[in-house]
Amino acid sequence: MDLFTIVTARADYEQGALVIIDQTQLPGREVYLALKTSEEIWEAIYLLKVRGAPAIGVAAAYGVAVCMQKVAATGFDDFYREFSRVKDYLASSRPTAVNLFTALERLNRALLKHQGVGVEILKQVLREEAEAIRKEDAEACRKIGEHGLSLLKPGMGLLTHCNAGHLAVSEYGTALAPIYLGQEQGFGFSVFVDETRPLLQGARLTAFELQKAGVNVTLICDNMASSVMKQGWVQAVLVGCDRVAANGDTANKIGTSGVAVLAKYYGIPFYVLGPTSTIDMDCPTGKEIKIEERDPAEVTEKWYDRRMAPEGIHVYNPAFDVTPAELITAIITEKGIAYFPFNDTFREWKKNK
Ligand SMILES: CSC[C@H]1O[C@H](OP(=O)(O)O)[C@H](O)[C@@H]1O
Repeated sequence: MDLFTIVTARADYEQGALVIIDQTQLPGREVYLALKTSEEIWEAIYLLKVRGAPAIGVAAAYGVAVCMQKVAATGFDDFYREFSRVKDYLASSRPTAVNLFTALERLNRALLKHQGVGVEILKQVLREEAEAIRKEDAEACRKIGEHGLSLLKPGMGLLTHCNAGHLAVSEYGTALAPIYLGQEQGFGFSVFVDETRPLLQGARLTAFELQKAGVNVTLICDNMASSVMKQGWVQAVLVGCDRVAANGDTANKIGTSGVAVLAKYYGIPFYVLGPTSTIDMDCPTGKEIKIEERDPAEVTEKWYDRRMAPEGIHVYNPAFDVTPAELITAIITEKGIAYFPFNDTFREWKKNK
């Protein structure tokens, strides 16, 4: 199957389901799931069956629209009551990626603008707004690829952490978008991929994506990034983002801030790529970003047929960390490239939404 024919999330209103590829089965099995209840959708987001900030937002928007098609409401008030219940429930699945909340809020605002219409129109409003969210994300990712590629040169060695590719968005990717565009234009990048413990999004998903796309890819353990940089094999680091604070502090997969420190030490540009929808102007700095903590079993026994740590060992398993703005060379979005200090550019971008 061609990489770009994989669909991360879509709404199938005929069968009343949010359809996703189950990313926990990749790379071995390409399995699609039809999720018909808000509980199934919540669990799919929490277990990272669908994941990546923009993909979570698109999946949640489609999920709410699908669930609300089945509601036998008599008027706006009880339709909106059920909508609010489903929206708030899905919002409780994961706390860090801002796109989950901005997508759900867009649906909320769309409904509130249509209080005087019938229930069938309200259902259509949700379908249309969810589709608009997906379409805007796909368009943003291509532009991110173009802006990102303008900073790269043919033959460069690149390093990336986690998965911010086609599987993390609706189409194409963010951090991987310039790599795909470069592949189309013969840039001949060589890409080092951090496996990204504990859930191995790099090994399982980014390596899978880049190999399928015919990119020269090398998988490394997270603790090898310094050695690879020291040998001069990396000329730029590209990573995604889950929430960017107003000052540019960026929450991304755990381990990202360590890569940024290494990049600074070795004098390698460190680029964050993502849609402006991931910039949260209500979050002044990284200190205000809520970092998801996950099940310790992901650290002690997720990938093994036996425990790799003593019973009862205390485990700290944050899913994200925050890279301080001063370690970031540039933040690349569909609206262009921002350099430190980021605040004014962000205000401009978010003003002309
Ligand atoms: C394009 S956003 C990708 C972003 O999301 C990942 O987190 P998770 O796999 O837990 O959803 C990771 O932080 C990626 O950089």
